[in-house]
Formats: sequence, structure tokens, C-alpha cells
Amino acid sequence: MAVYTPVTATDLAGFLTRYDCGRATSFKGIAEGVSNSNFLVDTTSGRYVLTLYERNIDANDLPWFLSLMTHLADKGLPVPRPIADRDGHALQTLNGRAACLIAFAQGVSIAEPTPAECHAVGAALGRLHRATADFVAVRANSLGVTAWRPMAAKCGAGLAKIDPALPVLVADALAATDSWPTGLPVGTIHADLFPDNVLLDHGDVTGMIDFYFACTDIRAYDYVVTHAAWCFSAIGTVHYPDRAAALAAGYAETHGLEPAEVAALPRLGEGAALRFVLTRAYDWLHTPPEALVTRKDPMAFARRLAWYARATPDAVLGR
Ligand SMILES: Nc1ncnc2c1ncn2[C@@H]1O[C@H](COP(=O)(O)OP(=O)(O)O)[C@@H](O)[C@H]1O
Ligand SMILES: N[C@@H](CCOP(=O)(O)O)C(=O)O
Repeated sequence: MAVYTPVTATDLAGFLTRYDCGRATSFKGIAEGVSNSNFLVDTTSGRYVLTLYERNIDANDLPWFLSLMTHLADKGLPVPRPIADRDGHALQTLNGRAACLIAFAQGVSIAEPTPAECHAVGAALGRLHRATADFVAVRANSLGVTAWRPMAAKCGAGLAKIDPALPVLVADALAATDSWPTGLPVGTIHADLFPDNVLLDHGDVTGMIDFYFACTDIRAYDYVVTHAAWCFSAIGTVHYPDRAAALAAGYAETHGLEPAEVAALPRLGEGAALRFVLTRAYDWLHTPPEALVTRKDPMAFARRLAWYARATPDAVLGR
């Protein structure tokens, strides 16, 4: 479920008077998603998504996220555009929440991607990295390498309750971050380009969404987050070299990795997997049983973490 803040038809009608986008003809909550409240809004001029930002997003970051999405949409990427009101403002307030009306992107997200879909997402990620070369505003990665020790400490003894093997796996991965790669190209990254944040239509990427973890960080880290999300079985037991090779080929067509980035992929992959182990473990331990949100399994990324700890750069590239 992802409607935390209710919006009535009257609320919506009042909200839409700020825009030149007609009046609502239908409107309903969107079940998918976990962080924010999302509504599908049809108006006499088109289809939109209305997002109300909930407490776990820092309102100070919203102008950066919305300006990044606008930058990418301006460059013709398949990124839904935040809609500006008549005064030119995309960021709004509705029912006590920061809110934004966003263009609707066609397509569906894929649970079990094919190599062809991995190729398409690799190419789309490369386009994103190219298109942000001139996006100069910086946002530090609040879930980056320096955040992982404090995050692990917050999970504390809870890690062992999730799985007896988890504390050692996390401790080893944290120790490995002592040799975190330096000097690699840095840029604006999506940082969460999972299949549920990519919409595809007949094999084409029609939407990259959910930029609310985007930040400025090592570009190849974004590549390996995407590899971790797209190139394993859901529970992380199987790595698919054909998907990995297709992802790499797609990315090479639109951006490509430098030799130093390739060499760093396994260590970056350990870090990427650790980030998702830790956020999932924290949510696993702190989501009340009665919450309607489905908790995501930390062990699915613990298995990926173990894979990256033994992987060669070639293996990450599906060779
Ligand atoms: N611009 C959009 N166009 C089409 N569907 C969207 C758009 N934005 C969000 N959605 C839908 O809403 C769901 C939740 O959005 P998401 O940004 O992932 O929410 P959350 O950050 O709460 O997880 C997505 O899975 C997708 O189905
Ligand atoms: N992709 C992350 C969770 C972030 O949730 P999202 O719905 O905002 O993408 C994970 O799988 O752990």
C-alpha cells in the first residue's frame, strides 16, 4: 500500500486549480511503492501522478530531486516531468505534505527481466549518466559508504535475529569498505534503479522513476547497483551472466566504463549489496507487524553481497 495521506476529490479539485491541466475526470490511490503517497490522476488534458512526500523524505532535498527530473526530461530522457503550476512552481503543499504533480509514464515494471530488457536498462542508465554531465548541483549520498557503519550499529543485535550468518557477513563487508575505491569518476546517479523503478513498453524503457535516492557519487557504483538489481534471481541465489553481459553491452553503447571503474566493480558491488542489506534489515526490524507495507528480505542482498565478495570484474560484466 502506498497511500498514507488521504486526498479527497474536493482536495484534488482545489489543487488542480493552480495548474493549466484541466479538471479531474478520475483519481485513485496507487498500491505500489512504499515511501510516499501516490495517486493516479486523469484530467481533461491528460494523465498524471500526484505524489505526496511522506516523513522519510527530507523536504530540503525535494527541489534538487525535482530539478534533476526536469533536467532529464528536458534532455529527452524517459523521465516523467514534474509539472509546474501557472507561477512556474513544481513543488507544492497539499494536506500538510510537500506534493508534486508529475507526468504519467507509460509502461510496466518487469519482475524477471530478459537479457534484452537488461540491455535496454543499461543503455538508459548510460544516457542518464551522459545527460547529467552538465547537472552541476550536488547532493551528497546520505546512504553512501560513510553511512553504513552507523546503519549497521542501528541494526545491532537485530542482524543475528534475521539470520545467524548476517553479523559476520556485514562486519566483513564493513571492513572491506576500508579500501573503498577512490579517484573514480563521480556524477549524478539514480542509486536505486531497480526493476520496480523502470517502466518498459515492448522492450523500450519508457520511464525511469523514483529519483528520491538520487545523489552525487561514484558513477560506477550506480552501474553496479543496477547490476545487483537486474542480474540475479529475486532471492539472490543465482547470478545470470547473460543478463549481466547484456546490461554491460547496453551501458557501453551509451556511456561505458573506464578500466579503473571495471577493476573496482566487485568492491563497489559489495558496497551496493551492503547498502540494501542494511536498509532492508533496518526496515525488517522496525516495521511493525501490523503495517501494510511488505518488508523486503535483507537476505536476498546478503547473498548478492557474498557473490560480489568472491567475484572478478569479468564476472560482474557477465564474461
Ligand atoms: N510518473 C509515473 N508514471 C507512471 N507510474 C508511476 C509514476 N510515478 C510512480 N508511478 C507508479 O507508482 C508506483 C510507486 O512509485 P514510487 O516512486 O516507486 O513510490 P515509492 O517511492 O513510494 O516507492 C510505481 O511502482 C509506479 O507503478
Ligand atoms: N529498492 C530498494 C527499496 C527502495 O524502495 P523504492 O520502492 O523506493 O524503490 C530495495 O529493494 O531495497
